[in-house]
Amino acid sequence: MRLVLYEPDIPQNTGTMLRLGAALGVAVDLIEPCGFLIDDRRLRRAAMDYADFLDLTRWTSWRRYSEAGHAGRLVLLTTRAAQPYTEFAFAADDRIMVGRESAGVPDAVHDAAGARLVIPLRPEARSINVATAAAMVLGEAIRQTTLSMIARR
Ligand SMILES: C[S@@+](CC[C@H](N)C(=O)[O-])C[C@H]1O[C@@H](n2cnc3c(N)ncnc32)[C@H](O)[C@@H]1O
Repeated sequence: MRLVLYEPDIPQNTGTMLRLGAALGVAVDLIEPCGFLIDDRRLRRAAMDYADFLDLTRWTSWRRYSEAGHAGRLVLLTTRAAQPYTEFAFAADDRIMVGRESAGVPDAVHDAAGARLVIPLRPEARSINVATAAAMVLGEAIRQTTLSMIARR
């Protein structure tokens, strides 16, 4: 399982997701440019006490990321999806991507995803915080894949 951050805009959200990945043992791919200036030291500090556990890969662009070989499906979290994340069968090597706080992801990235999932919200709500979305879906993905590992034993 990996968490993929697409061009994040807000450093606090990025820090929260780096800490989440570090603490859960989920590797993080950061696709730049970010909407803020950041260096490796600051990124690691954002993961707080868990920086030593942070498995972070930085990519200079979506093109670089998409041209590199990756195992597993790219699973995009987007408000434009029809399939609820709770009805999706996750695999241990899925790459779960979240979009920019300001604009989600462009159509090319949307189309490149192997699956697109929505967190159902009440009709009046447009979206939730990106780090909250990441935590909800990673929680479900880890629950499912941990259960399937136990079932295979
Ligand atoms: C604040 S939202 C982006 C809102 C943006 N205006 C849009 O239309 O995509 C930031 C990211 O959080 C995730 N997200 C937020 N709410 C979501 C939901 N209800 N379902 C799936 N993903 C969601 C998505 O990855 C999204 O790109």
